[in-house]
Amino acid sequence: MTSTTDSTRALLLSRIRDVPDYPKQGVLFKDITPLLADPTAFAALTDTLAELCVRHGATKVVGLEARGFILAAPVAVRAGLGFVPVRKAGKLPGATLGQAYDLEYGTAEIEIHAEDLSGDDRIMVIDDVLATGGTAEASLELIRRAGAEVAGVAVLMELGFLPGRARLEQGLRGAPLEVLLTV
Ligand SMILES: O=P(O)(O)OC[C@H]1O[C@H](OP(=O)(O)OP(=O)(O)O)[C@H](O)[C@@H]1O
Ligand SMILES: Nc1ncnc2[nH]cnc12
Repeated sequence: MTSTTDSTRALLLSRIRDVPDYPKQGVLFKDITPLLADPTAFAALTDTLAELCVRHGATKVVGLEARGFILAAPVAVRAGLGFVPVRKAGKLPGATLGQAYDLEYGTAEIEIHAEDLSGDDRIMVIDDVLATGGTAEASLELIRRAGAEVAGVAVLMELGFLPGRARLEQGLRGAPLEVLLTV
């Protein structure tokens, strides 16, 4: 559990916009751009996530392209930790490790620079949304294949109507899943 206050949660929730049928019919898209445009809400979110990174003993923060970057980069700076990007396939110039996965509305492959993580690292993965859990699960696989330990996964929101938590549970191997909002 996080120490996020009810008022912080209410503020964050009030800045998430529901967009029905985007990007496909039947998907309820949770749009964080109103939250990002509100400096008070954005600071509350990054402060909360940074505190979780410190509490769980992370040595680096991994952000998941693309929305995860927007959150994870300021969190890493706030927590005094390095930032490591997990990118969609084909975007990183160095030697990469790759992992394919399924999304709520498609399939994708993500990659990491293997040299960005070491055996001494404990990694906190940060993203905006946990939906089916495919992206986060694939990132945990990459982190372990790169030789690092998983400190946890922290997301702004979990889509409670999808089985992301159950899917991720095995991949977490006991590491914490921190969810600020269940929507
Ligand atoms: O739990 P999952 O079903 O894997 O879905 C969650 C992921 O989906 C979204 O990213 P998306 O791939 O749409 O890319 P974006 O951040 O570039 O918009 C979101 O930002 C998460 O990374
Ligand atoms: N419903 C949704 N809203 C926002 N981001 C998502 N990523 C996967 N599913 C999503």
